[in-house]
Amino acid sequence: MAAAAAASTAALTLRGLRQNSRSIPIFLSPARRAAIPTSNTRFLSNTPKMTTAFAEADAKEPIFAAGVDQDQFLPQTQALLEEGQWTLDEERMGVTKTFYFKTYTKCLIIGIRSKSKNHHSTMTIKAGSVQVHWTTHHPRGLTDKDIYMAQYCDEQARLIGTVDRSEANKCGPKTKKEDGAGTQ
Ligand SMILES: C[C@H](O)[C@H](O)[C@H]1CNC2=NC(N)=NC(=O)C2=N1
Repeated sequence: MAAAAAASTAALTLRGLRQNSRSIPIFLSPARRAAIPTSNTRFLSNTPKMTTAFAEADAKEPIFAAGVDQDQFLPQTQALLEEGQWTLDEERMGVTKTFYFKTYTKCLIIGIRSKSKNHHSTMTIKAGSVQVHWTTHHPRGLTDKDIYMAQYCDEQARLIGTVDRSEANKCGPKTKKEDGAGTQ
């Protein structure tokens, strides 16, 4: 009797898996869950198609450092990546973004303000842009500090006033148009 009940539960679970991708158990990462077709196709994780889809999904997942609460920080990381124009670095252990400003001083201010948090980004500061990269070396991977600092940079950049890339400060002599001399 117990065996029959177990078999029936297993069959029900399987049917649920096949009918609705949202019922896929929690051991699948969000990216893998998203890779499963929502149509009523049979879900078989070991088919070549799904193996490829899972590999592609994994390639977009951030890699967190040991000890990071992923339930808390994955949604925040995804918000940075999907809405905040941050991108994952090649190793998927850091996030990068370029901010554009009208002046070189404004680019420098981003660097100085983020220094105050005792976490240090790699920055490439140019005449009208600053490229910021946050990652954690010990423990290796993405941590709450990186996420917090990326959010902090967004906030500071907004306060300082970013511009479109086309309007950013440029090196070298100004064109007539930029000088206003060419306008009628
Ligand atoms: C001792 C000191 O707190 C550590 O070396 C901090 C300093 N700033 C840091 N900055 C970054 N980006 N990653 C780190 O792992 C790191 N570690």
